[in-house]
Amino acid sequence: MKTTAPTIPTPDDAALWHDGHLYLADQRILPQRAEFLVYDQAAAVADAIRAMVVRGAPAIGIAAAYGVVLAGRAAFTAAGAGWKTAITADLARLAASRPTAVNLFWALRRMEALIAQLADGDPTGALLNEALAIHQEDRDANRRIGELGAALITQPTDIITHCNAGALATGGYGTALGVVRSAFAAGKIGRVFADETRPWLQGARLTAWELMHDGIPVTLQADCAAASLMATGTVGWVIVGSDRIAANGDVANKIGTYGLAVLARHHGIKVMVAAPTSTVDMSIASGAEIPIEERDPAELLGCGGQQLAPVGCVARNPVFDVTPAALVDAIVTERGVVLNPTTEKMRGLMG
Ligand SMILES: CSC[C@@H](O)[C@@H](O)C(=O)COP(=O)(O)O
Repeated sequence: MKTTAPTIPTPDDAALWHDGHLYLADQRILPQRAEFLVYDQAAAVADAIRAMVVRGAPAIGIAAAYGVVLAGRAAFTAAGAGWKTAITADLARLAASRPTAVNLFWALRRMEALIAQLADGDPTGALLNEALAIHQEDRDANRRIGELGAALITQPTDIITHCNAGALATGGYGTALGVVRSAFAAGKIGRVFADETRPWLQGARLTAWELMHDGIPVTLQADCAAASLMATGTVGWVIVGSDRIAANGDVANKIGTYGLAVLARHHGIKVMVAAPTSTVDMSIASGAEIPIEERDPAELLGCGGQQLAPVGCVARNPVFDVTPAALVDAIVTERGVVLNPTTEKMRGLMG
């Protein structure tokens, strides 16, 4: 459903709760148009996550948490004291929306833990308080990640980022772009090179928009231009977010991150992964266990609704890859920094 939004979305408004409804900035049409879509049903929120109206691991989790609020309200309206049974189909729909970002399942588990504690009365208020807390905690985590990540950058440098790990992808401020924002404020960033991030173009459309909004110098480049830029020697760090970090420090992130990390190692450039601890999945030993989403090949075969490849061309469209921990110099979370990650160090971080 499309509606008049409470305000025009800014980068910090990927998701917001207003007047009993969930508003999502439609990331499929940014930056050409900044519009909210409004949601009052959990099934529609699940569809929005799948269709990438909202995307980015923490933002997906936050949207799902608000989706549970909508589900609880509808279940209580329909079934009264039987709402805990009535809500289960919506919980399953939300969980099935996208497979890779563990923040989705983390947020749903947190909402389900609350549901288990609630009595039979109207759950809407309690569920909303929990969703708002998840949202606010993510904003706070990103500020801390920004400070800790910026402190790792010892001298002014250019950086490369991939995909969009900014305010739009989170509760606000961003993870990788949170580090960029904090480091830029401290005078440590010369220029941000944003990979366009084929095929969905998160870098071209979203990262460029966010950084230009903040007045941070950004240059867009084709994904395949990263190697030649690295060879010039001006880039000190690759800074990215993550969708899931395994117990050994292997990192799933947007397709192309692995290649960037290989290139960075060749050129003596450091790789920083900025992510909240809600992205860490200690239940899996390594990145080999991370489910990698494959999306519709149509995303690759054309652009902007126009077919580019020959009709009938076969294409593969895995949208994430796994960077081995050995290629990661630092994982930056709100709880602290893990340098050269190993299982032991990740256990030390997560407790
Ligand atoms: C802070 S967001 C980190 C990741 O979720 C981000 O880098 C990414 O890969 C997003 O993928 P997307 O497919 O756009 O949801």
